[in-house]
Amino acid sequence: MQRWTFPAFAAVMMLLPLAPVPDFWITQSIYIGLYALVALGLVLLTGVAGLTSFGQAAFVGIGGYAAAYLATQTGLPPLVTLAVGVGLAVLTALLLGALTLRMSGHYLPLATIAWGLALNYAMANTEALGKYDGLLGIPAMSFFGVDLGTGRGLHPLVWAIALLAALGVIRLLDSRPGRAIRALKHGSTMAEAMGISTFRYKLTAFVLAAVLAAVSGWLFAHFQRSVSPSPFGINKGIEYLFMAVLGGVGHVWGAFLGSAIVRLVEDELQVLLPQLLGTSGSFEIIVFGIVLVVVLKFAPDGLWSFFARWAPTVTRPRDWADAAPLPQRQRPAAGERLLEVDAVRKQFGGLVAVNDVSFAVDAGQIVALIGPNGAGKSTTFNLVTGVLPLTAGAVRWRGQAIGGMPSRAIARLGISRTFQHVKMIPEMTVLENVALGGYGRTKAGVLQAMLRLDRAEERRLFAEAERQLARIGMAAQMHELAGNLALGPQRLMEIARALATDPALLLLDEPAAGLRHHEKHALAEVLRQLKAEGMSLLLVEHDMDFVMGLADRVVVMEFGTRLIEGTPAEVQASPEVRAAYLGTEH
Ligand SMILES: Nc1ncnc2c1ncn2[C@@H]1O[C@H](COP(=O)(O)OP(=O)(O)OP(=O)(O)O)[C@@H](O)[C@H]1O
Repeated sequence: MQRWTFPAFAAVMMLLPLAPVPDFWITQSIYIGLYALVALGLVLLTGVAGLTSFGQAAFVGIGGYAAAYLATQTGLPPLVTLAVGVGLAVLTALLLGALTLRMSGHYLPLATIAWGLALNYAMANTEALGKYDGLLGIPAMSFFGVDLGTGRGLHPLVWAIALLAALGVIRLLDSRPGRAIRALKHGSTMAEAMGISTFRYKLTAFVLAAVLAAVSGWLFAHFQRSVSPSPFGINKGIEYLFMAVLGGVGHVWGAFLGSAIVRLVEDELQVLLPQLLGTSGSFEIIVFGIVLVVVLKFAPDGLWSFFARWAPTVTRPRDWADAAPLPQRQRPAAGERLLEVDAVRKQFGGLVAVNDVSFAVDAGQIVALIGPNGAGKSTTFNLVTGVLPLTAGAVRWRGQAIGGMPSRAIARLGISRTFQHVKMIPEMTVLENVALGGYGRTKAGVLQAMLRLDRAEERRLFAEAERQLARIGMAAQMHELAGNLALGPQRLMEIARALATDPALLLLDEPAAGLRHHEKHALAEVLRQLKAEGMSLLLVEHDMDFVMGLADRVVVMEFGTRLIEGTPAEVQASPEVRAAYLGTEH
């Protein structure tokens, strides 16, 4: 968005109550702001992190009831009731998140329905909260003598909070923790291999969404001056999700657009439809149902995507030229035994994919793992990097047993990898994808990102990402979207990302697959250069010429077992290997 768009919009929303706008529209605008706060949480949680929640209305209820109960029963000031409401929402989100966020597929949305119903039921049946009647008589807020008891008084506060929240989310998404959250939607394997705790960031997104909902509830209670259970029920939870999806669940401004459309159209329909049909009822729900199906079919990215086309975008300025380098790990001494794979075994049910395989990698060596399709090479990679648990055997890294450690912990020890099937975030730029690799070498958290206190570190991180891209000859493509790259450059990008972790051992799964002849040459040169710098490499590769010209040692696998290990010359001379590759008897 252009520099002036946001401040101009913010100024209009702050000053709107001073304009001769009818009260009705001020009220509508307040509701849009309140809804947008909740929908914004869903953009982060559902659109960005890929976690669907139908239960956000319950968090709105927690904020609303905390404000109502404390204000009416104890007379505590609004800022204290806000702190309590948000605190309760955080605790509830942590508890529910810990219980449900490890669920995958449709279990998570089902769980959100379950706890959404349960929390709402609890609100409606608690004596102290007035049961179904709720709580009345919440005193009006006033700050520094300004009366916020009227719609016109409250409007600037609602919109200031909503717009600050939007700004916070925008900043978050363009930061170290934000990129980790953006990676969640694409599965956990790659993110974990970059040292990211995916569960922690799922929980972070969940808690942030709950906080936004609770703040909306607090404002709602002070606007209505009363609370009752119905606006916090599962219907409303579905409606919030509907707003986010309609507006564009992947866009911050989609939350605002969706909220505005739902609020304004709902109101019109509530009047119009009963008149047209000659009978009373909530017919707008049917219309919304149809609209949602049509939008999902024809504009799955939501209606904001039509506006986003015209909204100006900013590419990140290259402001990191003189940034200090990130800290580097001490290189292992040449010849040090780095990786020891000791009789590792992996069984998938009855299939023994890796059968007591042993080999080692010393510092400064390039070791290649070759073998026909299905020989167990990728599975061996997954055992070394902690993606799969070992059935038996041991993996040692510089003498330390690492079998059973989570892959993010193994990554942080200095083992980094690429994947046979490229794993990336297609909607992020090449540079951002590579910056994910530097996650473990940087520290900025959510709050620092929202307050933009992370910029110095970000510059260092991006300088490192560009350096690694330049190393593999891809600096010119750094601002392209990763998803737009051809397969070859995507593979190279993965190597740059793995290098950005500052590894001591690099595991490359078929790095030359999909590369053109001259690209393979260039890649081999890069790998030789890395070796000359003291890097150790373990690679799976099908291209024999590529391997033989590069590797110090070759391990040949067949049907899950190690067939032979030796120098490229020894392996090439082996009749067993020829038999395995050519399919002749041996
Ligand atoms: N998650 C899994 N569940 C069940 N079987 C699996 C799983 N992953 C791999 N396998 C099986 O284990 C065997 C080894 O597979 P793996 O992918 O490790 O072989 P590979 O040598 O890397 O082959 P390719 O070069 O074709 O990738 C295959 O028979 C494969 O079908």
